[in-house]
Amino acid sequence: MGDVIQLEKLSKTYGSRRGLVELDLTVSEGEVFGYLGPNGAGKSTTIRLLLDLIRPTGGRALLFGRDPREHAVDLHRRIGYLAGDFVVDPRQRVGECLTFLAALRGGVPKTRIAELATRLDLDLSARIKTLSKGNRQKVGLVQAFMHQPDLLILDEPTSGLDPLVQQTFLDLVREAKAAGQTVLMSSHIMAEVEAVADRVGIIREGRLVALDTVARLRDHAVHRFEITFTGSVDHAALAALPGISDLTVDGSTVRLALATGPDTLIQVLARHQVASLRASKPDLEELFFAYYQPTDAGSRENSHA
Ligand SMILES: Nc1ncnc2c1ncn2[C@@H]1O[C@H](COP(=O)(O)OP(=O)(O)OP(=O)(O)O)[C@@H](O)[C@H]1O
Repeated sequence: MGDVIQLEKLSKTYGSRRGLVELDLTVSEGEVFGYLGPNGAGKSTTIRLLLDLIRPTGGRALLFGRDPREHAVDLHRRIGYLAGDFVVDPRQRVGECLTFLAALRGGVPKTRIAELATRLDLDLSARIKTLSKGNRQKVGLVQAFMHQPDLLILDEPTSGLDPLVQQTFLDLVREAKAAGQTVLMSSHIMAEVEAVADRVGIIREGRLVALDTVARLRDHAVHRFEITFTGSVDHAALAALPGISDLTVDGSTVRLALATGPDTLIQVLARHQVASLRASKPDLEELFFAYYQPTDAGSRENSHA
């Protein structure tokens, strides 16, 4: 399968401010890619560069192997885009607005718009200016998904949505993937990215600091265990486990965290009498918080800003 998105040393500075620093990234056809990072990391900058809404100061971005500037009209037809700050004419009714946008995308069956609106619980007859933030976001989602584009670029798509609608959104992404569409979505929420993404990239201070499949990231995430022993415990053997942290002993119960997966722990436990063992789901949030910590360079940069 080909690459739908190719970023090569893509860079953007805003005056003296860092936006994006030499980003190399590819997203393949049919892939759901989760793009995570703290506020100001460079997620929206990447997306705007991809859509040629802003111009790079270095490197290049290709969509479907083509330059987004030269082929803007053709490419935009193949893309569904939800901006982080999605804005439309507030005087229009939702249905009118979506019909207008559908015409710009070469026409969309009315039933498709109605189906998406029903699933997202969006009133097509309401005036946009009367909508809450969450309901406006639903308009943004419908216009991005309605023409079943080859590529969906979604900048914080669940911002303002209640948990039920967030689930509907995740279903839409799964359906898009099943139909062979490619999705790039930025988010602050690990759980939603984990639920649908094949791969995750984490950006911090304009640089990609992690890029892997969700499955492999999970292998490297912290695993927490609670073990209750019936006999004596070799505490030294537990304390010597590679990647161990947060070891606590409470009578015959030991709690610990491992950054390496359970294998070495199981080998030690095999030499003990174990009454019970509880393992919690690997916590990706914890892993991500570690990536989110600003570096010294970042702190310096921020203090200059
Ligand atoms: N128009 C602009 N002028 C100056 N600096 C900008 C501009 N747009 C973005 N920046 C800076 O570029 C950096 C990256 O911003 P960007 O909006 O891409 O981050 P983000 O990851 O999308 O953040 P958020 O999660 O808060 O939306 C930030 O330091 C930001 O202040």
